[in-house]
Amino acid sequence: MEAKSDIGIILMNLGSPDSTAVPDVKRYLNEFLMDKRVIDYPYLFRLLLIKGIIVPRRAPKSAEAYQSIWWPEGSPLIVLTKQLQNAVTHDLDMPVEIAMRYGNPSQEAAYENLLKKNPNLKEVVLLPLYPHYAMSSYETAVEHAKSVHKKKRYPFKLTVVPPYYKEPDYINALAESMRPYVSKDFDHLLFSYHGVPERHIHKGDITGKHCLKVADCCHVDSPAHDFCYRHQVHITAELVAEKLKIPREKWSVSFQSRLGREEWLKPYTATQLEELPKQGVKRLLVACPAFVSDCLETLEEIAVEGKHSFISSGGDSFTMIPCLNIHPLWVQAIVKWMGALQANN
Ligand SMILES: C=CC1=C(C)c2cc3[nH]c(cc4nc(cc5[nH]c(cc1n2)c(C)c5CCC(=O)O)C(CCC(=O)O)=C4C)c(C)c3C=C
Ligand SMILES: [Fe+2]
Ligand SMILES: [Fe+2]
Repeated sequence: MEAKSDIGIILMNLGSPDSTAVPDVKRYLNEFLMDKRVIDYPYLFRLLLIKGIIVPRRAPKSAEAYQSIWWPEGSPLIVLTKQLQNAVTHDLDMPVEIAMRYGNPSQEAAYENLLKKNPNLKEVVLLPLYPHYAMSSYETAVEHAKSVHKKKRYPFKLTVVPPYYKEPDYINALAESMRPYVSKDFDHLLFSYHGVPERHIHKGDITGKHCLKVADCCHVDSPAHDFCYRHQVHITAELVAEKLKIPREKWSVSFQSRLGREEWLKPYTATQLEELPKQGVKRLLVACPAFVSDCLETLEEIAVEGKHSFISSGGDSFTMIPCLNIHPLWVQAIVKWMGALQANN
């Protein structure tokens, strides 16, 4: 049935290579890592570093990792984003498309598909599938969507959903998706977030004097928090732990997926997985709320590599809690947010 709404929705995620073949992985990594908001070095230096050194070295290893998690229908991240699209479409009388920041389906294809579904479209609402603001995730996705919208002079207005890291509906969905896991016995819950270079945190500090400069900066009020990934991920973890009534000493935050030699946000997940068994943690739960959909970084880096590291360091059991994916409360939250936008129009 053709949707009647004047509003269209785009669920925007990071993206994956088109296949696990090395040339496709190379093309994807080149596009991803040449993004000036991901690797923010001067253009010529970035070009030499990415195309000359990092991608040729990384692509074969990355392709192997992708092969180990690929599903018959394709990349888990893309398949899960499409499943979310279907679930949201089912409950909402609005056309819903998906777009990837890198690779396919592109932002332009998403806009065109929405226009095909409704040539009189008045507004497109972009929901970045990143709950937290980071220059290398939320910001680049939004800026890309805006620039395609402007370049193609589309007739509809573009509205962007702000980071929802502390929105009650999001926190409730995340906490309830984790509840079955924390209801069983465990020693420790690790919130492992995708890391970013500390330099990105300094760069995003609009006050120039708060983030990683003031003692306990994430808990001292500041306008910097609106753009601070570190602050936002800590708040998500605190709100979820509070909702699930997990005592403070039974959970912690760490950062994964470091690339290169720069200092990234600490503590590193890789270090924590080796240290926790030495501190008596034998049964570990790991949640990865930087990702809305399971992906390479959860299914391989955490569920396979991370588990191996924890167990071989003396841990007994390691459980990765799935991302929100298509959890009914998450679908319900999106439907509620989008429905409210429609009602206000
Ligand atoms: C400088 C490098 C990187 C930064 C900064 C970065 C930030 C960042 N990334 C995500 C989400 C995802 N990243 C994923 C894969 C991935 N990330 C990087 C590098 C940086 N990310 C690389 C090189 C890769 C590719 C895989 C690899 O070779 O390791 C993914 C998974 C994609 C998939 O297809 O499954 C996601 C999702 C966030 C949220 C973020 C900043 C907060
Ligand atoms: Fe990443
Ligand atoms: Fe901060």
